Amino acid sequence: MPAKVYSHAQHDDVVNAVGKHILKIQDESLKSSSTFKIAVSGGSLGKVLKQCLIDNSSIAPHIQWDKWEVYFSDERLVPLDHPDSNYGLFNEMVLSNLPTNTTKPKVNAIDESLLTGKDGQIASASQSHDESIAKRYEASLPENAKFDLILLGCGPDGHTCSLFPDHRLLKERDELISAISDSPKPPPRRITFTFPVLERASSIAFVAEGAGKAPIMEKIFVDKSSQLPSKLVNELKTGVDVSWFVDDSAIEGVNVISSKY
Ligand SMILES: O=C1O[C@H](COP(=O)(O)O)[C@@H](O)[C@H](O)[C@H]1O
Repeated sequence: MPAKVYSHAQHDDVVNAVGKHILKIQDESLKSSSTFKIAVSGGSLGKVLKQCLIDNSSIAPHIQWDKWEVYFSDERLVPLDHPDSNYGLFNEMVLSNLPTNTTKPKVNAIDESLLTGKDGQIASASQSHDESIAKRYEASLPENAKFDLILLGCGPDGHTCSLFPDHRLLKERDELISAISDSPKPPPRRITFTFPVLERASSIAFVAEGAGKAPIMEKIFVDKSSQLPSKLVNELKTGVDVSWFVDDSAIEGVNVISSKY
């Protein structure tokens, strides 16, 4: 199933399209399950989530927060209130802005008690310690590690989750969550979904905006030889529905077929 690309000129229209897509998958998922299992990423996605899930008056009232189970596609190994934390970003952008009478979603963050420091990276931690944090997170995943929707970003180097170009974790098959201590993008120590989790998802949606993303979009959608992590997601053979939500500038000059959502 080839990845679909939805492009809009304006940021607000991208946000609206992302919101409609989340809502559609939420409603479909809740027909056959009592919970909606979603994983979110960090980076630029945080602001988009606030704009579509909190600020957008045609989407927000239809989000069934009490039925959401939220996970993180990757997490930086910092305290949850640290500016680098992906949980912290989601909390700041979404959770802290939920109306007071809303039943909060179940949010699965890393076990903060396993972090030893309170300010930034933890100097004394080792690879085996980080692996135990990854294992603990793996144990919290939904049954069969199956998500209804995984929302991803795509870095300017083509990374997604904390799966970086040419990194050994691209070939990880045994672990569902892996620890990485040499992330080329700071902070270096993180945990991340691996491809076996991405392969099991019902649907995956990327959000990528801005002219700065155009060179990497060319490599992902046009360069047949590229093995970039985000391209590998597009090529999953397990029937995952993969969509990209982009603005026109992110695909300007890129030979890719897009439509409006
Ligand atoms: O480090 C990370 O970067 C990616 C991409 O971020 P973006 O700001 O370029 O959208 C993000 O998806 C990931 O969760 C984060 O840890």
